[in-house]
Amino acid sequence: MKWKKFTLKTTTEAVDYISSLFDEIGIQGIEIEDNVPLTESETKGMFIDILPELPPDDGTARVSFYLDDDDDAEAILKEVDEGLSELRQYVEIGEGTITASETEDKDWINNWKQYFKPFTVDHILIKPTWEEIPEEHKDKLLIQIDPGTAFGTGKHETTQLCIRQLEKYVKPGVRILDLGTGSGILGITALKLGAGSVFGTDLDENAITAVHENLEANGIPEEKFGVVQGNIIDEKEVQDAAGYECYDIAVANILADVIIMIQKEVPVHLKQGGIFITSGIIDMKEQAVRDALSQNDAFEILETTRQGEWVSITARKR
Ligand SMILES: C[S@@+](CC[C@H](N)C(=O)[O-])C[C@H]1O[C@@H](n2cnc3c(N)ncnc32)[C@H](O)[C@@H]1O
Repeated sequence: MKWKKFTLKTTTEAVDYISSLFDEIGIQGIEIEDNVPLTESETKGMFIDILPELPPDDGTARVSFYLDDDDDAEAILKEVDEGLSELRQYVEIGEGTITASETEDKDWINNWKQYFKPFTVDHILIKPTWEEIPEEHKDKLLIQIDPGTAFGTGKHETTQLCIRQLEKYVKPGVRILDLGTGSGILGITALKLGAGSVFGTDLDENAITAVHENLEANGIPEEKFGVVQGNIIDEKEVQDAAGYECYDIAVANILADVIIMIQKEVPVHLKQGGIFITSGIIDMKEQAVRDALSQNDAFEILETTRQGEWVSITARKR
């Protein structure tokens, strides 16, 4: 299958904002190229033998996305254009030009794999299923992931923010609701941290296959992690399948606008005192999420954590 590749020339400063914008538009699978040198801790955490030689960082970046023949490229590009005009008011987006080229399916379905290497989040080692465990990390809590075409390698800041909150709140045997489960990485991490069971939902059908494959890769029995495709915000079937007032922790790493909607539904599924971990929130939308959670009598906000431009807010059901 032929894919059209669209490449936006922008600044490194704007990359997270653009990735959030593309998410909102429904563009999946973006590719980011820049010349920002890795930090010392990134270099230590990546376990790669040879670091690529990069030209000097000039502050520019390229963000690419792919559309196939079924996508309405004209309508999507119009939405991108409008989104970029709005973003310009908050952040320096640089040139903002988009160029189009054709590519083959295999380019983007598999190319990312060469950049996905084992890495650590605190005492947790996350590694692609196809890589060896680095000798020096054999003592770490191992999570093996192949996201396939679903979201969730663990590299994204928002996933790591959620993982750190799970480390804090998961106690032996707790029940977890994993909203926007993607590859299942958060639910699987919770199980490895001692949770008793997970129920996951996602709009993306690829998430169902990815979760099953990743459970197998991690030696976790399927009955520990139920997963359904659907939207808990407004589908009674999904709400019933999840069950009511039965979760100790709900985690939703989606998007600020979705968190604002989903937080109205989450309390009916949480036990009293249950914890709601949210992320996927770009900093310029933090206040809107905070306002929504504050206006919801069911919740009290416990803490806010940050990584780069991304935010996680954790609340408790009163
Ligand atoms: C940023 S990814 C997170 C994946 C994984 N949980 C992680 O932390 O890496 C967000 C996921 O939420 C899904 N999603 C978006 N809106 C949703 C909704 N209303 N209900 C369930 N899933 C949703 C997307 O399909 C995507 O898989």
